[in-house]
Amino acid sequence: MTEKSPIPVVVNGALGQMGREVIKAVSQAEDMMLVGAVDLNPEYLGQDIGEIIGIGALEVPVLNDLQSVLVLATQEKVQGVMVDFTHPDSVYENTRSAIAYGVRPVIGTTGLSDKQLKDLEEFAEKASTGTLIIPNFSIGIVLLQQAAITASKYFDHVEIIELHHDRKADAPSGTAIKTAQMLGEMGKPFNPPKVASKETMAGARGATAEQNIPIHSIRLPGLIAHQEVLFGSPGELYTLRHDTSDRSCYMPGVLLSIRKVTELRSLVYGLEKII
Ligand SMILES: NC(=O)C1=CN([C@@H]2O[C@H](COP(=O)(O)OP(=O)(O)OC[C@H]3O[C@@H](n4cnc5c(N)ncnc54)[C@H](OP(=O)(O)O)[C@@H]3O)[C@@H](O)[C@H]2O)C=CC1
Ligand SMILES: O=C(O)C1=N[C@H](C(=O)O)C[C@H](O)C1
Repeated sequence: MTEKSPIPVVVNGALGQMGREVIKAVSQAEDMMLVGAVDLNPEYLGQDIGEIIGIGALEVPVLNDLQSVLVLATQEKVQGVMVDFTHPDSVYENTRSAIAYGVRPVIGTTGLSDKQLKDLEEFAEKASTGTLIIPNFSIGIVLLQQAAITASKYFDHVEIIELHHDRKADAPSGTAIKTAQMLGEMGKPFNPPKVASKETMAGARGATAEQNIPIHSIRLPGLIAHQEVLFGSPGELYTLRHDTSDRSCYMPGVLLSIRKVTELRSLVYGLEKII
């Protein structure tokens, strides 16, 4: 029996909170091979990513030029994968670059606009390159979203509260946007008004997503990532809540995505579509 070659993986944003976890997880996965670590911090340029994060040498230096690292990922027997946990301002271009080089993107970075998502979908389709855009890699969020879809059949009133650490660059969270989109796909308008009301301070009622669903964003030190979906009807409140206590919770979803993206030929948006 011939052994399958490991999947070459590039991690973009390798020095970040998520990037570091992904480096650990990928370097421990027997069917994967870390071939590149990209980040912008000049302090660590050229240093071994394994040594920087305290897991021992991996013989992979931190580089700041994504394009040249993507080329490395095309030199192996098997098509490479780029995992991106960078910043909302760069994720669109990073994803396009990976597709252009024939490296399959697994995107965790949030903040892509609807238009950018659509452009990437078309670009991936034309290039026949499997691409995964996953606003949340945790199994708990997939389960919460499924429970919310079930509840939305019976409740007409719903609001979303998302709570994150104060270093988060985008609001609302990608998870809250996706959750609202999934509820919106039920095709019914939520929250029919009971009285005429106005905001005496702009933003008091949050942002308005699909089908009139409000999203409220909290940013505080001490938080990691949390989401509540509250359903109300006369005399009862049904609350769904997910809490993250450690970023390792995302790693089973990240590894699954790296494996699954190699089987795809187009863009898929959301972990629920591949588990
Ligand atoms: N899908 C999911 O399940 C999850 C998604 N996320 C998302 O992932 C993203 C990253 O989160 P997190 O790890 O906490 O953020 P961090 O700020 O901790 O890490 C981001 C890293 O990327 C670097 N970086 C920024 N721009 C670039 C670029 N153009 N090229 C290469 N590296 C770059 C940053 O460098 P520097 O600091 O020098 O700017 C930093 O080291 C966010 O959008 C977040 O919302 C987070 C958790 C889970
Ligand atoms: O920035 C974070 O931390 C997270 N971002 C993602 C999002 O915007 O939904 C996923 C998770 O909430 C953690």
